[in-house]
Amino acid sequence: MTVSTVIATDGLTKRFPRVTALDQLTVEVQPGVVGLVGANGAGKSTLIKILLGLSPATSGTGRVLGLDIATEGAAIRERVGYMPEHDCLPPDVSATEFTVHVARMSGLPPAAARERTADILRHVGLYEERYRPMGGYSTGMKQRVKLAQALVHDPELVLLDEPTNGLDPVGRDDMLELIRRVHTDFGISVLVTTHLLGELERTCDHLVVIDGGKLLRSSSTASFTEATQLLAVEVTDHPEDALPDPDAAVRERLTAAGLSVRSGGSRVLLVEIAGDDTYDAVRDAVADLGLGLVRLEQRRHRVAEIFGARADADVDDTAPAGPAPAGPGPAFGPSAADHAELTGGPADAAVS
Ligand SMILES: Nc1ncnc2c1ncn2[C@@H]1O[C@H](COP(=O)(O)OP(=O)(O)OP(=O)(O)O)[C@@H](O)[C@H]1O
Repeated sequence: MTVSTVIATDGLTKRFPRVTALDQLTVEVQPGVVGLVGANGAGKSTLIKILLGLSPATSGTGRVLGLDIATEGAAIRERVGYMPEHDCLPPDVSATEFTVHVARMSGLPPAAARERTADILRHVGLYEERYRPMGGYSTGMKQRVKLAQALVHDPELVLLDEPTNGLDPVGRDDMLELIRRVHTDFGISVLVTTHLLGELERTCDHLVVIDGGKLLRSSSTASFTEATQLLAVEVTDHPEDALPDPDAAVRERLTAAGLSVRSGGSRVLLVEIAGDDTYDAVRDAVADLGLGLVRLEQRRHRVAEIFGARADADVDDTAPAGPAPAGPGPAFGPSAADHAELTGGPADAAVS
């Protein structure tokens, strides 16, 4: 454990009468934006409650900002902000009243509490609405208030439990951007949980993946998404419609040139990179056939793959999947794009 380690657990275990929610979890979190990824029931919320000193561990130890979770819970909560997963906002008070109240409970004097509330609500993007009762807020607005109250006492670390829950794709992206800025603008470290595969790839520096209360993997996001040895190739139709199946024609040419080619989903061919001249071979084949290139890019691994996602499922345009190693953990539906859920079910209907 280094001096700057924000969270460190050692053999942390939490047993409920009928389930072991955390099982010998040993993990370290450094400053930055860290994602805690796991299916529903993986133990994410349990871990957060234990880290806040709100629930005792059955065995094992942990420190948050150097403080002991077993004996220094109150000191931890002074320095850590918490955004709970579930709706917890009183419907008949405004965001301003609520956030001022939380700030006062955290020990801020009245004037400072009001000033800080105004700043933080502006930062999360709530303006005139902040004086309206929260019962009439959209889910996105409620999530923003929950984030604001976690930040109002200027913590060193915030624990955000499923902050994108219930949001549409645009709302999710906005929230993730906001979370990133919590760290870049204020220097606050963030631990953010999600059950959606791949959601945090662009937001977090580091990912901790848990399954059934056990640590599956803890490493930098970059190491999850390193480059594969596959080129994704997508070509245009022939301008005069001279080729009924341009993809098949390209595939045939490349195979004849000794390259290994397979389908990567809708209109995408995956070509194994045999060397630098693979790029030239693709370019020449496409040009010889009178086609244009829509895309020629090296694929990157996806976080989804560690859960054994289908290799060349219907990937999205921005971040296609490479080959999937056989891995532990739940399998999930055929659309292994950014928002596939870690539930064994299909991708989140709202965002697929
Ligand atoms: N107070 C409790 N009593 C008994 N079992 C519990 C309690 N709290 C959590 N559990 C169980 O512990 C396991 C882990 O739950 P936890 O809420 O930590 O998971 P999670 O990863 O946060 O998932 P979710 O996002 O669905 O809440 C689950 O099987 C859950 O049913």
